Amino acid sequence: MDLKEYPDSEMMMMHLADRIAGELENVLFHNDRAALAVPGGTTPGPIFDSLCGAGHIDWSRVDVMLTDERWVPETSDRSNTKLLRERLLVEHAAAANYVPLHAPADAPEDKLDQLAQGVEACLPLSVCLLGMGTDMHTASIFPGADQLEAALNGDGVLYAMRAPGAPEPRITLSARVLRDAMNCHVVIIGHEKREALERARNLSPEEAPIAAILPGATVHWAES
Ligand SMILES: O=C1O[C@H](COP(=O)(O)O)[C@@H](O)[C@H](O)[C@H]1O
Repeated sequence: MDLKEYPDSEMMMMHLADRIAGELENVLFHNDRAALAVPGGTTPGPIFDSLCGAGHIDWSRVDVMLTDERWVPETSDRSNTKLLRERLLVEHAAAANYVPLHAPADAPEDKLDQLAQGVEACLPLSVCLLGMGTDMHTASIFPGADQLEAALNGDGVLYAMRAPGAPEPRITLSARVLRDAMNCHVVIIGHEKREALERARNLSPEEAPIAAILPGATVHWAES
């Protein structure tokens, strides 16, 4: 694991947006298309605000998807898709191809195959940005989840997930897809998450799902 520490989160967010933009540009220099996966939740908004204005990227050749989604309507404040649409898929990045991880249906299982086909067509990910919860989940791969074993070790690209720590059903990219990304970053803020990260380094992926990703990832941390 590569760990980068920053004086504050503002600096970290700007650095990460620049780094992701550079990695996308590099992939687009050598390939027709690039694929970017990003988390939802409370952390990545400022990265999106900066990245969406990167006019030097040919966004029309970029596929953008979430790492995971909560199975709620897109109008819900808990919808990661809502966050993505409002803060990343705007300005220059509005030209990107959005690859959905949600569609109107009662349960994620109803749309799993259809959504997985869209994801599969974009793999491998060129850049994967991940968040982490204090319970050491990443994407929506939660400790104690019903599909934990499959999401960690299965061949699939997408799994439906229910977990004690998650108030609604989820859908998540698998550990295989996250690990296969050409560039993988984890962004965390604060002491609680830093302590969780240190604990995860000595735990199994079943106990701490983030541990499945850490060996190939760069972790970016700021205290506040
Ligand atoms: O529920 C989720 O949680 C994680 C961490 O979120 P944060 O609010 O603590 O930053 C996030 O990475 C994931 O995409 C999201 O669905």
